[in-house]
Amino acid sequence: MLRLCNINKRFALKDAKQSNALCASDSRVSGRFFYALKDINMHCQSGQVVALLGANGAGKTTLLRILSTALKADSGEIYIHEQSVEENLAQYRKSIGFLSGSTGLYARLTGFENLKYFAQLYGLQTADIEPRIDFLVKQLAMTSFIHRRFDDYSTGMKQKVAIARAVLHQPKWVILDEPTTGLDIKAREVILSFIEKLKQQGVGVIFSTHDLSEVERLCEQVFVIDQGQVQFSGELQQLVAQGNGNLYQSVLSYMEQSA
Ligand SMILES: Nc1ncnc2c1ncn2[C@@H]1O[C@H](COP(=O)(O)OP(=O)(O)OP(=O)(O)O)[C@@H](O)[C@H]1O
Repeated sequence: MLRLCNINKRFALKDAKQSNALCASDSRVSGRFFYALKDINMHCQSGQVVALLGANGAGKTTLLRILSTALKADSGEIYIHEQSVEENLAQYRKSIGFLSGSTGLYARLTGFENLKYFAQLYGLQTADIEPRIDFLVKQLAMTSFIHRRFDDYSTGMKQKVAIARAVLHQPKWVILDEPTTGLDIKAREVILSFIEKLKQQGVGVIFSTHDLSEVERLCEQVFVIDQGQVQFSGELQQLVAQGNGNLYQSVLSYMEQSA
């Protein structure tokens, strides 16, 4: 179980001008700060697929970055199996994989070389590296391009390699920030069925998306976040029932609560 308790995050605004400009449109601005996340509480069951929904700017990426430890919360705690992440940081980082918006992969290397480099960085045994990469190349349908240079790749190809990198070390939790945004239907299908395979292997997946069909297909648990606050947390079926069978209407109603 992954548990977030009272997570808060604020960003310092650059100057009074930025503060005044934002102040008019966003109630999250106070003084020289933008309060991006307020008292976030989440429970995620191991092995489940969890969706994070919310409007643009709701705070999803900020929350996923905190979960991945790329960003530090101002206050609050994350627990994995009731152990504080803060006190077991190295162990926690081994147990998670994170796909962020920027790939962080090397343009001049091939996809294969990138994966080999990161596998070494993650400390995989030399003998295990190529079989693991081969396995992921097949699962993510990358055979036709994996030995080409990364800077020649399409968006979908880059995203597949970035996802493979995030799971090279076989983490127990995978955190994916909008894994299918901007992808064609074929690449999207490969990634969605890869998430299903992760689930079959008992890997927990937490991902953000704007596509409710992905949520209906993959998720057990859903969090709707609006203006930095959790408006709904619970099972997908519960959310669907609240909209009388219409997930879209239900999510929309939670996104409008703080409008
Ligand atoms: N470093 C920062 N400094 C100031 N404000 C920030 C910073 N990072 C994020 N924000 C603000 O925090 C809010 C939440 O951003 P975040 O990227 O988490 O939203 P999101 O829900 O992922 O949106 P989207 O769906 O568009 O990706 C936004 O209003 C954003 O401008």
